Amino acid sequence: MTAHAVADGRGERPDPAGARLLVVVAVAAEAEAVLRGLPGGSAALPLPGGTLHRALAVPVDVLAAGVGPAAAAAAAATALAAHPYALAVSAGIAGGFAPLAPVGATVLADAIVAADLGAETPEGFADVTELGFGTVRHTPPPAAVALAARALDAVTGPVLTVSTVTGSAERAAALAARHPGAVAEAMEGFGVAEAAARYGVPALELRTVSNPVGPRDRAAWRIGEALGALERAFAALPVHELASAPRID
Ligand SMILES: O=C(O)c1cccc(C(=O)CC[C@H]2O[C@@H](n3cnc4c(=O)[nH]cnc43)[C@H](O)[C@@H]2O)c1
Repeated sequence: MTAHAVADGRGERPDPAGARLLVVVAVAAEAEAVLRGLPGGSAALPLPGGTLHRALAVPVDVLAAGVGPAAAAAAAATALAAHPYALAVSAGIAGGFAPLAPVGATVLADAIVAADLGAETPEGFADVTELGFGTVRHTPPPAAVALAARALDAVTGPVLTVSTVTGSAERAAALAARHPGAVAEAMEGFGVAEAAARYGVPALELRTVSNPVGPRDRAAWRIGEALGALERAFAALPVHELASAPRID
């Protein structure tokens, strides 16, 4: 199959340039949950260092990138270099900030924030923008967030990208104080958004909550529940509208 074509059982038909969603997850179990939520099966397309799963009935490609912002950015960039996309979506399970996002909740980022990219100073944490570098925030298209949040009955708010999973009440409180309204933390969103920005592609982050952000308690994880919610979220996501009207603000 050529890079920009879709098999539909009658041979190949052109894939309108850019009119697809790139969904970047961390691990295979998340990719499988997303694909279970989409109709029509998928075809595997090789990418450098990975495999893109192209849904056959809807305009969605799914890529398992690995854990963390660097893996997410690198993998997203390989897909964005190889295929045209209308929208990139960082998706998967996450920690939820209580009481806004309990276990099982679906959250959509209205800001994708690198929460631990910076330096410790005598006055406390300073993010890289305060040090004079780069950015720590990407803003998803508000109309796309609103459209998806309505369809999914999702909680919206900042979703934090961290390289170290929060494991204490103190750290959870510090993050919540620094990022008022934060609904979740995960480890890939900022990486996907950084890669997408370089290709002029807007980004969303869609997460389902597997655990509370706070003291480490593996017994409290509800990964199966969060993967089920992820599957239902992709079954309900208005992918055609999001793919064909990406700049709907
Ligand atoms: O060992 C632990 O205590 C621990 C706690 C939370 C998450 C992990 C992971 O290794 C999962 C990383 C994976 O899942 C996403 N995720 C899920 N929950 C969280 C969280 O509370 N904070 C950050 N990331 C989370 C993340 O996006 C990764 O893909 C281990």
